[in-house]
Amino acid sequence: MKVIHDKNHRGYTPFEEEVLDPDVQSKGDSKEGYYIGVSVPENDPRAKKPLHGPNQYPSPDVLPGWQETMTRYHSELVILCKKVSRLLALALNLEESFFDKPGITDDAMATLRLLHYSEEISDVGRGIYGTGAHSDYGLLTLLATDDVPGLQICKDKDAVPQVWEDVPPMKGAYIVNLGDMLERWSNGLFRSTLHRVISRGIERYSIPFFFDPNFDCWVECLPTCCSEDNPPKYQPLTSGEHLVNKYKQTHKGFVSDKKAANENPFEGQ
Ligand SMILES: O=C(O)CCC(=O)C(=O)O
Ligand SMILES: [Fe+2]
Repeated sequence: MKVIHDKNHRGYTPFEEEVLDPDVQSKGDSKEGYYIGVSVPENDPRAKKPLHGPNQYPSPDVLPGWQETMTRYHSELVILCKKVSRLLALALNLEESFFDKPGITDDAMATLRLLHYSEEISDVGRGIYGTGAHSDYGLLTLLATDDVPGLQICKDKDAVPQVWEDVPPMKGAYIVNLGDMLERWSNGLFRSTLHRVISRGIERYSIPFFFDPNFDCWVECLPTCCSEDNPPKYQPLTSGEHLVNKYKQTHKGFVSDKKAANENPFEGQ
């Protein structure tokens, strides 16, 4: 297949290529997907960084206008996520533009993913999931779904046993999930949403949009979220480091070393 996911992690990922909860799942997620990120030309110095590069698109003869539609949708979602990030900043007693500042989301790793779930019925007892339990990695995710149920959230990640609640599809609305980096920035005041997909035997489509900070952005406890009585709970890390680690843990075909990926492309996956 010509648009199989490449060294920049753009393009098609086959069924079961991703395993979002590897400790629990007996096989990969019963979904296939297509990654579209920020388009970085090969001759741009940023293209040397993991996860940066041009997008892959099927030929316009096969899907006329698709690239234009996806590019436009991606740009509109960046604008919308920036608006939501201003509300998050205000809620954290920061200046409204905090997350918009240079170095934070001016070169955001904003990724659209088109997902298609098969008819395989999930079976928690046997470790079979549409999407294994996880929280998203970045600042926030806007999730559009069709009208097939399946998404579940767990409001208290630390509860034993965990309690899972259905999130019913709502026409015309996005589901907003907060990500791990916002949890770290806010010292746990905002929790990243633990979620999973339980498939009930009906095909399902969803489109998450992951709005993740610049690759080199340091994510460390905000001054407004810690005090002497409430010291930072998490080690600082960079956005890129967190994303690369997560992709390594969950994508069978992900190679973080681009040179190695060039020598050993993901043939046959
Ligand atoms: O398909 C869904 O509703 C959720 C997908 C998801 O959680 C993800 O891709 O991170
Ligand atoms: Fe997710």
